Amino acid sequence: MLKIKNLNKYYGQRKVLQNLNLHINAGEIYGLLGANGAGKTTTINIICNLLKADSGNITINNQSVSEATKKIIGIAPQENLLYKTLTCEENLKFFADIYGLDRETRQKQVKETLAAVNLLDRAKSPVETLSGGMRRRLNIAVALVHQPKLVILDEPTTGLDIEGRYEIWELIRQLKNQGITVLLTTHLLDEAERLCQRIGILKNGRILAEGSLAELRTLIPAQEIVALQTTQEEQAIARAKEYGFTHRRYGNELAFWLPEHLELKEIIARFEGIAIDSIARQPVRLEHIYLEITQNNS
Ligand SMILES: Nc1ncnc2c1ncn2[C@@H]1O[C@H](COP(=O)(O)OP(=O)(O)OP(=O)(O)O)[C@@H](O)[C@H]1O
Repeated sequence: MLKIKNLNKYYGQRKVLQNLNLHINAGEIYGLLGANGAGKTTTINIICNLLKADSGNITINNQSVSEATKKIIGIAPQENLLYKTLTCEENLKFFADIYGLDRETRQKQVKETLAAVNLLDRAKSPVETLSGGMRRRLNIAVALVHQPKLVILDEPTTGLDIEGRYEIWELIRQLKNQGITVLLTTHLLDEAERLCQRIGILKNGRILAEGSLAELRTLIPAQEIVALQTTQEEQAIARAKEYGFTHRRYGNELAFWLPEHLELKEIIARFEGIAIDSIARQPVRLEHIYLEITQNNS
């Protein structure tokens, strides 16, 4: 659906995209992960033909990026793109006009899109009377009103409470069920883990790793991770080394990578003689993979 090859972009002397490569399959939710300043918005703006790359190639459904491909893309930017004094319906009509929808299609699409984002009962409400979560859903509706094949959601849940996030996640899943391809940027690793079929990890304008969660998991040689709380950390680390367990700190939590599955009592036996306050096993999560990849590649 979307293929990016060797994309480079400079702002002045500064190279912000460096031979960036990624591909998104039709019908999948692809998560583009990266810290602030990694180059996510720059990449999106180039995909949407709002910004020119210095070199490289992008195709969308085998067509080079152009004014024509703009029509098959819908974008919901980080900052809501809404007119606060206009109603939900008026906002959508305005954007439907920009996309050149005829009157009949416009009427149908405005109604159906409001229903899709669960705002039909607020059609006549001005945006300024909506909650943050509703505004965010309306912002996504703007991206959907012209029935795009690829929807780009730039940090769609940032700043929302947990219920607002759940509503947006449900909406994103519905888009996938309708066969729409979704490019999602996020800082939230649990969001990517729950929603995305494939993930790209971006740092300093380069994709460091790309694949499904199962594929990315193979980048860490661990079957599971054990977090340990102990007052005898040095002894625990030395003991773990004897058993071939790599140690890491996640925040201030001490953790060990287990190269093979072990029963809890077997793990506890490995640390015999060391005072353990608590021990918790967890699967290898995207958070662990992300930290490993981004911290080892500067
Ligand atoms: N118009 C511009 N002129 C100069 N530098 C820019 C411009 N826009 C972005 N940059 C720089 O390019 C780099 C990539 O920015 P970009 O906005 O693409 O990152 P991002 O991953 O989207 O970050 P965030 O998550 O904070 O939105 C950053 O270092 C940023 O400061």
